[in-house]
Amino acid sequence: MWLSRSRPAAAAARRALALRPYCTRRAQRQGLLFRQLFEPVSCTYTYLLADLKTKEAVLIDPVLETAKRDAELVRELGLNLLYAANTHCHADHITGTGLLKTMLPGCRSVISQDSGALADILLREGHALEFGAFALETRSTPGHTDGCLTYVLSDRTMAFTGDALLIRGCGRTDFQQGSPETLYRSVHEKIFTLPGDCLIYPAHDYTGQTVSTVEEERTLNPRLTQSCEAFVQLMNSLNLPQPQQIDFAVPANLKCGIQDAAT
Ligand SMILES: N[C@@H](CCC(=O)N[C@@H](CSS)C(=O)NCC(=O)O)C(=O)O
Repeated sequence: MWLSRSRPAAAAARRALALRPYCTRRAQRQGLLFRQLFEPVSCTYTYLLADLKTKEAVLIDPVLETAKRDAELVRELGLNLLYAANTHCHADHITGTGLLKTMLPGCRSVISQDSGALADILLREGHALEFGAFALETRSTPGHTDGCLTYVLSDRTMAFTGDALLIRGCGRTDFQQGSPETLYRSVHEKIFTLPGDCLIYPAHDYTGQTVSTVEEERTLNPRLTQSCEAFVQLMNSLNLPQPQQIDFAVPANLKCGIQDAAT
C-alpha cells in the first residue's frame, strides 16, 4: 500500500512520521509519557498517556484484539492505569475497556453519558479525567454519534478527537445517531476553536497519517472547510459500505465490550 501511494500522500506520510518522535519528545519534556498505538484491522489508534512522576495513566480507545498488548505495555512501564476511556460507542470494533478491567484491577471504564452505554464513569461536557499532574478535559462533539467526546489535554497541546474529526476527513453520519449538521457545528465550535498548534489525534486513519494540527484541519480539511450546506450534501451522498463488525460491535460496546465488567 505504501509503495502505490501518490507523491503528495507519501510526502504527507513522511511529514507525519517526522512529527511523531517530535510529539513524544515534547510530551516528555512536560513530564508526560505519550504513545500512539495502532490496531491494523479496524485502523484504530489507541493512546496511552501517563504522568512520568506519579505513573498514573489513561488509555484512550483501546481495542479488544490489542487489549493484551496494551496491558503488557502498561505493566512493563510500571504504570497504574486509572482509566480506559472511549471517545464514543464504536461501530467498527469492540472496545478493549471491559477486558482491560479484568487484566488491570483498579482500572475504570469511561464513556460519555450521552452514548447510552454502560461504564464505571459516565462523562459530560466539562468533566475531566485527572492523572497525576495532568488532566483530559471533555468536550461534547456529537454528530458521528450522540455521545462523541473530544478529550483535550488541559494545556491544550493535544486533542483526541475520536471519529468527530479525522485527518483531512471526519466521521460518517449515516448510522447510529449521525447528523452532518450537528457534526459540522461540533467541529467548528469545539475543535477548530482550540489553538492552531494543538495536535489532533484521531481514532482512525486509513491513509497512513498519524497526527495533524487544528490549523492544518481548519485550512486543509476537504470536508470541513466547506459551507455547512455543502458539507451536509457531501456527507449525505458518501454511500459508504457498513463497517464489517457493526452488528456485533455496537451491542457489545453498549456493555463496555464483551467482557461486561462495568459496575
Ligand atoms: N471499512 C471499515 C469502516 C470504515 C468506516 O466506515 N469508518 C468510519 C469510522 S469507524 S465507524 C468513518 O466514519 N469513516 C469516515 C470515512 O469518510 O470513511 C470497517 O469495515 O470497519
